[in-house]
Amino acid sequence: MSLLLRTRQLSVRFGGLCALDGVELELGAGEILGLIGPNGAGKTTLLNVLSGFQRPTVGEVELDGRTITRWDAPRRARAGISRTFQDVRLFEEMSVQENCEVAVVGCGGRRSTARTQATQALELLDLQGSAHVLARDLPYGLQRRVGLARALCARPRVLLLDEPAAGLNDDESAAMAETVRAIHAELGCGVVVIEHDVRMILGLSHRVHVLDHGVTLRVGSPDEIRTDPDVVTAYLGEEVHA
Ligand SMILES: Nc1ncnc2c1ncn2[C@@H]1O[C@H](COP(=O)(O)OP(=O)(O)OP(=O)(O)O)[C@@H](O)[C@H]1O
Repeated sequence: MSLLLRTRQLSVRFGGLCALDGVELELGAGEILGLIGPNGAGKTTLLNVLSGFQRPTVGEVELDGRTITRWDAPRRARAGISRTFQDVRLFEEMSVQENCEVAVVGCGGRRSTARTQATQALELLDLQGSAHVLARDLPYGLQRRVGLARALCARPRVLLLDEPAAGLNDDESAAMAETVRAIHAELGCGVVVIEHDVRMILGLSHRVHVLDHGVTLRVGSPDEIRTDPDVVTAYLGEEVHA
């Protein structure tokens, strides 16, 4: 497995609070990496550092072996790192299509390219029928799909997903897992996905990275993670069966 993205001894402090402490995350090319842990473990902070929304206090981020720690978010997006947000953050007064085109233009793409890539992303997520609907008029489940479509428009090499199934019901969560699989198959990108739905994340991921209180508790295959005594104690509560 060739390494696509990695962190070295990453720490983030907010005043006296250590949100991340010496975290070494590795994402292989074409890998789906699950990122799990209890509330406040540092998962979103880590995604923020990877996407350039948060500067680390200490440590480095590397893409293809190149240090990108000081690159801002737009530069990382141009280099192929795309993300979604836990709270979606669409432009509510824009149509679904426009929300997607903005992502490409914002990365320096031409309008014609933006139109083509937005249309393709909407097709991939089965959202063509909603292309001209204003984002604010969509039900919540579809808004989450648009957030994902927007992240795909720039054809990322690294896709960072912050709780894509948050607030979805069981059927919608299962559909979201299928969608992430389909995106991965289509684009072949590396994916880091934060998710509290343990069954979903263990079924979806090739490997799982477990954070607890800002430190790495364990990294392993889904089978190793679901039965690991420390992970069960800190997070799962009980062994999770496939
Ligand atoms: N901008 C900030 N300023 C101060 N403290 C912060 C900031 N962002 C996060 N924190 C704190 O850092 C810790 C890690 O937060 P983070 O949101 O990364 O956890 P998380 O694992 O994503 O949690 P959750 O599962 O609840 O989303 C928490 O104690 C949080 O309150």
